[in-house]
Amino acid sequence: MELAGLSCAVAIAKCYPLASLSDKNVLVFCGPGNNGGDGLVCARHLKLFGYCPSVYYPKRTDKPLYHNLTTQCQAMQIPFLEEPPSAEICKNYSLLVDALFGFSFKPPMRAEFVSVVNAIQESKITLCSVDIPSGWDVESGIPESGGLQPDLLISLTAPKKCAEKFRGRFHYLGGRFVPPALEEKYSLNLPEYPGTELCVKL
Ligand SMILES: NC(=O)C1=CN([C@@H]2O[C@H](COP(=O)(O)OP(=O)(O)OC[C@H]3O[C@@H](n4cnc5c(N)ncnc54)[C@H](OP(=O)(O)O)[C@@H]3O)[C@@H](O)[C@H]2O)[C@@H](O)CC1
Repeated sequence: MELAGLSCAVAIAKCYPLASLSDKNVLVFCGPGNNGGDGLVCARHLKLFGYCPSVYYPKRTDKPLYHNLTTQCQAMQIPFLEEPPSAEICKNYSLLVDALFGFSFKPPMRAEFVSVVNAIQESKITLCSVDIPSGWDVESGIPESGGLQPDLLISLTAPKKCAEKFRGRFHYLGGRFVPPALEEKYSLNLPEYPGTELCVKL
């Protein structure tokens, strides 16, 4: 999770350098599973890179790992939003990071998250999605009713089938931790990471 979240922060910093943004404010939406955990790690590293992240983490997971990730963000003085951000509130940020759901999401989206995703969509603020745009099916991709359309997708470990439907500007692969034997076993055919890079542009 640490390397996955860090690679997301690195990809974001490559695509949206601080100097290119009107302000440093980034809002990270974190879901209840590991995708949300990646978001918490990403927020912490964005802060270390000089961005001003805030986190919206409405459904917190009661496990030590997630408590620790939350505590680490709080220790970095990253604010946590208490109320669901409306589209208007989202407009106070230069970038939104969608770490709500990843490959274990099963459509359709439950009611408690529908307004959150709608606010992201309505705000039209540049969106970065971690592993899978939230609401997309891991295999078939974007729902027929429409869905989030990130500008940056950071696939983790390996791009999932749904990434074929990605139409944004930047697609990165992160999560440089696959043992070569596993890569071979599943014919993952991953691209070469140059030097010590944590993510690679696809
Ligand atoms: N090799 C790896 O494993 C790696 C994994 N990595 C990361 O982990 C991510 C996968 O994490 P994950 O498996 O924890 O699940 P995730 O997608 O975060 O969501 C689960 C949560 O969503 C909920 N939920 C489901 N459907 C829902 C709905 N319709 N509406 C509302 N809620 C719904 C579900 O609730 P439940 O059904 O359990 O009640 C549960 O709480 C992966 O994409 C990548 O980011 C990387 O770090 C690299 C290595």
